[in-house]
Amino acid sequence: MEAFATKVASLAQKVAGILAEKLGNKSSFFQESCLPSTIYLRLNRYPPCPIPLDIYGIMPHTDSDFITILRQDEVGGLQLVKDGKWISVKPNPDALIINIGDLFQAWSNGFYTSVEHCVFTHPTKERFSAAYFLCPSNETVIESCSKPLVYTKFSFREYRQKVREMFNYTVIK
Ligand SMILES: O=C(O)CCC(=O)C(=O)O
Ligand SMILES: [Fe+2]
Repeated sequence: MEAFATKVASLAQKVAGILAEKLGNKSSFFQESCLPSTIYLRLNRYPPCPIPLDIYGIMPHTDSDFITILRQDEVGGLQLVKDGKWISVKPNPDALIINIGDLFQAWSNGFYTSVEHCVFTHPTKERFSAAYFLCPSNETVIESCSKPLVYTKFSFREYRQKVREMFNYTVIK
């Protein structure tokens, strides 16, 4: 996990920078607000599920970050919404998947869209994935980089709180 984090950290910054530049914004915002102490890493394990129905390993959701870099194994099961339709992402352990998260959608004033995705379990195989979430500190204020504003500004703490309320879970921290 540590090696994965080290490798993708600079990639995440580079991608965020390129996406910001495309908006005409050469902001050092991501370097200043997303530090090694504020990013998140998650190792996901999906046990096999032999029930003969499609069972979610992760329910449909969007990520509450700027961008997510994901590595999946060869089992498959990841789906995402493209042009209003759910499509399967071909599993390729040699490739990284980069998803836009909610914060980038707000920061870009809706220019980029946070991607809805989910994972279905496999009937016989265990699946693993590793996810790197480019997140700022809780105090960071997310303000759209262009006008007229589609979103009012908010702090990451406020946003996380809202997401927690929506999914009705608590985090011990
Ligand atoms: O396991 C995957 O491919 C996706 C994981 C995911 O969406 C997440 O951890 O937020
Ligand atoms: Fe996700």
